Amino acid sequence: MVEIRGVRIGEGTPKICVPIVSRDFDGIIEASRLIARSKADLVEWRADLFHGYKDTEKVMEVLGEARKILGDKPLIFTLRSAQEGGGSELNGEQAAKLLLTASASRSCDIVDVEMFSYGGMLRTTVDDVRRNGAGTIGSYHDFRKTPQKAEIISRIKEIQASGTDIAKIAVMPNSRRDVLELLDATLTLNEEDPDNTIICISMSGIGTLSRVAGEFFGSAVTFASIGEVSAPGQLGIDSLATVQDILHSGLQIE
Ligand SMILES: O=C1C[C@@](O)(C(=O)O)C[C@@H](O)[C@@H]1O
Repeated sequence: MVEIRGVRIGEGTPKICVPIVSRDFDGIIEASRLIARSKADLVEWRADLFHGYKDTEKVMEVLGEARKILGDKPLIFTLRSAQEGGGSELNGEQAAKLLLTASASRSCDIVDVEMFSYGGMLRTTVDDVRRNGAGTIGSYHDFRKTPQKAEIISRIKEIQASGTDIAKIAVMPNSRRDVLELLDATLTLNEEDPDNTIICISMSGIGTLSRVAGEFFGSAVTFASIGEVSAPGQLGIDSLATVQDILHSGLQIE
């Protein structure tokens, strides 16, 4: 369990995180206002989708404004690389610098660190981000396929070994069995250690099950949209919350 601004991630129903995916300043402000009023537990700013992501000063200005609007909702700063399905074409050194600047700004609570891109070079930033006072999500994405269960487990363990607060994996299923593979890996990790704060996502339509049933298998956060999605398969926040609530009440049945 990881607690940020009173939100207990890894306890009870999975927390709902809504990403801000707008390209420009006005869109980001508008999205922040909508999310601030929503039932989102967490917010992710996908800075890589902002057209000014290469300009650190602009990025910090936007981050500061979003922070003010979001009040007490925990804010995740994400710079998703093109290699892992995002919009950032910065090199590893530039990406590390931006993550550190964001973490030092005190405007975000958590920084998403891609653990395997740029030859794993961002791993060395995890401690520096922590020293700057922010939490870390170590992440890995595969937009083409779902690795075998053993590989999913070893990737999550490798991320955890780097000392991140939360480990996340999002992969693409090419069959319904791939969805089961991801859920099976999630459950095994949860059984090994129920205190494992992990996020495991199977993307696209057939992966939707993984986005609503985290409480059954041990995934702590689920991503939902208000308007535009940031990855295939995300449900609207209201539908997601309704299904999660139904499944949660099912779990209470003796
Ligand atoms: O890593 C993730 C998970 C995600 O890719 C998803 O599938 O919901 C959405 C991204 O915005 C986020 O950074």
